[in-house]
Amino acid sequence: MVLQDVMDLVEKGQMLPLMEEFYTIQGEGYFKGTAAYFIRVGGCDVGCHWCDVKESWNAETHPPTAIEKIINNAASYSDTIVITGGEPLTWDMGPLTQGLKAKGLKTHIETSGAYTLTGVWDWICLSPKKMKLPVPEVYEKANELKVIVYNKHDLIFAEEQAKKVNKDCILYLQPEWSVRDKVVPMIVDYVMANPQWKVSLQTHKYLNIP
Ligand SMILES: C[S@@+](CC[C@H](N)C(=O)[O-])C[C@H]1O[C@@H](n2cnc3c(N)ncnc32)[C@H](O)[C@@H]1O
Ligand SMILES: Nc1nc2[nH]cc(C(=O)O)c2c(=O)[nH]1
Ligand code: SF4
Ligand SMILES: [Mg+2]
Repeated sequence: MVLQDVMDLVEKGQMLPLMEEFYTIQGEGYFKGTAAYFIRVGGCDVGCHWCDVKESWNAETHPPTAIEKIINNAASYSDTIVITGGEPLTWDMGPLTQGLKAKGLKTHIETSGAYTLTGVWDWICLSPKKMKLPVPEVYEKANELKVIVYNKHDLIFAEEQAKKVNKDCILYLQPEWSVRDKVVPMIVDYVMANPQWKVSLQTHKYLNIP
């Protein structure tokens, strides 16, 4: 296929820069402990200094892949598909999620919410970032809010973000991995004093799985 055709298909969400796919246990948030197939789409320009998948950022290093191929493969592993990245909302998630839904699969997204919400979702995990705040429709539709805590100020940021989500949204504080020993005690005290929040850990990292 010529380059322009590939670019047009990516533009329409019919092809996506695919970084990796893996069947694992959802490590974080509401569905932690549950088997799911992960699709990691390349491309993100939010720029979190502690991001644990910086290799995802440059979309050009990940091969444009036809969504039919991604969908058929995912369906052979699990009935729950987590789309992550990179930032999945960099791209039009409509065609991919419609294809997954047509196969009867549950669609979950991990997103910063920084861009227009596209796609059909059974579950939206919003992890807002100070550098590029979420757009209003993601606050309205988020099922869980997962704020990463790197320092004390992130607890203030978490409360600001909690004011913007819908009333049913479940609230999580997740330690930034590299400073977990320092921030976990702070999160524990905070959740006991403010029990509307729950702790989320990156349990897959403790389990040594992807
Ligand atoms: C790599 S991001 C990809 C999806 C999307 N760009 C986002 O940030 O939500 C997946 C999840 O990992 C979280 N995360 C990334 N780096 C982390 C770290 N060093 N410690 C804890 N959580 C991290 C993000 O906040 C997000 O909830
Ligand atoms: N096991 C596992 N659970 C996860 N939950 C969110 C992840 C992500 O990177 O989006 C992730 C991940 O990378 N692995
Ligand atoms: S928004 Fe997500 S993928 Fe992008 S830099 Fe931040 S944590 Fe990494
Ligand atoms: Mg991860």
